[in-house]
Amino acid sequence: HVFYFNRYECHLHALLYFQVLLVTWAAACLALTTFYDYTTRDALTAASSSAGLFLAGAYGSLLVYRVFLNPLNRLPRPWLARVSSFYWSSRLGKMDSYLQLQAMHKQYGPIVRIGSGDLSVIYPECIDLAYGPDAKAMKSSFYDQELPLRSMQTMRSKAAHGQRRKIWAPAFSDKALRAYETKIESYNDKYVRRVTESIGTPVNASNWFNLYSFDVMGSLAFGKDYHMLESGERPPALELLKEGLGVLAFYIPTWAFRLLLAIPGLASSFHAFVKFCVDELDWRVKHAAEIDEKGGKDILSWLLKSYEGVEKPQADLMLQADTRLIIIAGSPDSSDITATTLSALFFFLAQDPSQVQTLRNELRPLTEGRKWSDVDIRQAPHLNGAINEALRMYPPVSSAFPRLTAPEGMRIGDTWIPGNTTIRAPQYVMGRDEASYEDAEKFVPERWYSKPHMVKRKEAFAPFSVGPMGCIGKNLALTELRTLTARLVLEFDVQLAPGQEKVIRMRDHITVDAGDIYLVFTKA
Ligand code: HEM
Repeated sequence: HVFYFNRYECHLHALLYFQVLLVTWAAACLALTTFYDYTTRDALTAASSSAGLFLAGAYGSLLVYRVFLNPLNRLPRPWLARVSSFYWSSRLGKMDSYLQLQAMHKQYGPIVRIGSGDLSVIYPECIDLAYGPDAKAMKSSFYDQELPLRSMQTMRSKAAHGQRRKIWAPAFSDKALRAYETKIESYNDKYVRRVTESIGTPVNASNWFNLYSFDVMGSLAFGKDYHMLESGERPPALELLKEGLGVLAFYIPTWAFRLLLAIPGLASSFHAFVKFCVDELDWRVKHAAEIDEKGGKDILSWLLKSYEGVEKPQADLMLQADTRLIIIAGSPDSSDITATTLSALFFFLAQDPSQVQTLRNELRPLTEGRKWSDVDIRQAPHLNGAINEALRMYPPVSSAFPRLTAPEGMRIGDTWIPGNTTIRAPQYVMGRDEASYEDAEKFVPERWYSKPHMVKRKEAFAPFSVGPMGCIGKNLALTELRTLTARLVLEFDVQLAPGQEKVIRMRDHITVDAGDIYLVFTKA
């Protein structure tokens, strides 16, 4: 433990360690019976007690280190958090990591230890120190969960990530976004049609936002229409994945997660999803000529440019993983990322008709009597303020992606954080912290333009993360959010359906889903 496990990252080899132990134990039994005349029973007892003593030694050393010697012990924490990171997982039975973090910060202060080597930090300066352009911290072992599958987002090396990001960048340039907007508009039309069909009756608006965001992403990623908004159904692989993703809600250590993935049958839904993405990529590559002929570039057409001359780009593991990343980033299966924000925003608007009226008054002069697009409403302050409020109060990445402090450690405020510590800056807790926002529990879009005193620490707001590994799809997501919101508030009034709770109970599985939100739309 002292010379190996406590020094190196070992999370990739848990299965191997287990196998080596098992093989050594079996070999010892065999050797004792073959060469030393042990009876089978005595050999089993001797080998098992040696293995037991070895494990007791290794785990005993680990326990002594964690309970008495770990420099993190001086930081505020529940006692059990110093013993194991499973302590944190054990609190997450309700898939509410964001609420558990909030409760712990309330009890222990702005820095709290949530596992043997894990901290949660809500000081606003942590955003720049851990995620910003000059951050020395790197992505933690969390990003190795799916190895050997590695997408741009899970690349831990800054240099390798930077290179891959250069390949992605043109797909999110202004020029590319303008082309995508035509496709987004057609799905905005479909959403408005669905609302029109059910005017005056309660609808599961969050489910529709999910279907909408996947339809958009399918079209932008593969140039393919999944017709989910029309059919109301997701492809079976996505349904399966939704079930399989439950395990992410427990934030179990990477070594344990990888062990679970290795158990045949347990990760079948994950593998079905991987296959779905590979099949879709294969389809996309085979239909490239046809899609190009129809015009209107999609995200993959940009990524595929760097594979020109490669015979079977779909066989590249990294392209397969990147394809999955696009689907996950915009789809209803795991993340509901854009959909969560739309759901939260309309949940707030439905409780306050004056908000809808303010938005309408702002948007009418910008849109009336002409064919408008995102560029016409991009600067609308109340619209942007309302979207920011939805992102602040129900951030789609609520508990934050973890980072590992550099070996030399990091100072946050007055607190010294040792090297190789995993830290996270949870947006949900930070978004509701009175130290950063006045009336933090209130939905006040004006705080982002006419009442700046209500944002005390602007740097606390980072729903898309920041720096070179921050969200590359931010502008695309904002285009979707602004244009669909504008279409809906210009045409409809909205209120909560009878019986709809006045709180969103998000389920947090790294990204969150907002659950069902029933709304009633009426003609404006
Ligand atoms: C409201 C909507 C969205 C939010 C709040 C959001 C948030 C985030 C966050 C916090 C990260 C950083 C992840 C990390 O540190 O590991 C991220 C990365 C990323 N997002 Fe988004 N995202 C949104 C929408 C989208 C959309 C629509 C796309 C389109 C494909 C997208 C594509 C990506 C990609 C590719 C990355 C990885 C970037 C990299 O590793 O360089 N996101 N997003």
